[in-house]
Amino acid sequence: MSSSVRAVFFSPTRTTKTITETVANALSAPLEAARATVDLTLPGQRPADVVCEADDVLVFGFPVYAGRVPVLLREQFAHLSGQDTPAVVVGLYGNRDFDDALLEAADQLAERGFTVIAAGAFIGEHSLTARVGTNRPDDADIATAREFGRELGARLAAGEALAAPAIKGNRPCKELKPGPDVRPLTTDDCTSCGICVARCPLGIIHEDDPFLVDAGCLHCCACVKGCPENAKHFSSESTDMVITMLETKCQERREAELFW
Ligand SMILES: Cc1cc2nc3c(=O)[nH]c(=O)nc-3n(C[C@H](O)[C@H](O)[C@H](O)COP(=O)(O)O)c2cc1C
Repeated sequence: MSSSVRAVFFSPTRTTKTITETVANALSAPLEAARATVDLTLPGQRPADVVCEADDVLVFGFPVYAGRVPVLLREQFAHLSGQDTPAVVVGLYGNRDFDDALLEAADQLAERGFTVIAAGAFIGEHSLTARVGTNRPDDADIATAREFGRELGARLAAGEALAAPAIKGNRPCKELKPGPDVRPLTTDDCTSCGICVARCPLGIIHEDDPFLVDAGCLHCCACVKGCPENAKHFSSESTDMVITMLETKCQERREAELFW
């Protein structure tokens, strides 16, 4: 029996949270294991270290950014450690592609002492445009995630030796060039309610003046989607180009891909 199934995730607009917790909950049932959650999204909530024991199971969830693990999260791998702890990788992507992200996360977890037993690429509404992957994950995605977790839990409970999955992706991962310094813009509809300040994973929106945003923005859209007045948005040559590409080329519904 596992002592604990631990969902550890980064999820600015919460689609990753939904799927990661669904997988972890379903996985814990056949194991009759306790459930624990570590949400790495907000700076004030990130624990110094997440130490997993051999009889834990880690479900690690992240959004795919530019076909990779988000830069901010890559730094977090150093704070994770396992002892041959079984791990499941869960990547959420916005109906374009997940490219090398799942494999990258699996390799990083292996380096930190985890034995990756499975990986799943799921679809979430694209953070940059609600016209792509609209309202996903939906009921069908949740059912797939639940079945994925339940089956993994059943295999672990039966003591099956789980072979290393052949996860799609390239080694080395596709190279990322640093993008332009684009920050969210704020309209006069802003009431300075502070929601965007509280939701920013980098803590770069000024509390005393939410129009001011420091450098380093991930474009995660937690501020855009969380604003009750729709006062935050992105508008730049680069983001407009990406949004047009997504809305014209990424409309066809993609389905979850599971590797196990
Ligand atoms: C900066 C950035 C880059 C992204 N890159 C990709 C990508 O390469 N492929 C894709 O399909 N979706 C991409 N997305 C969409 C997210 O992966 C997707 O919206 C995800 O569901 C967000 O997870 P969250 O709700 O947990 O924040 C990107 C989103 C952002 C903000």
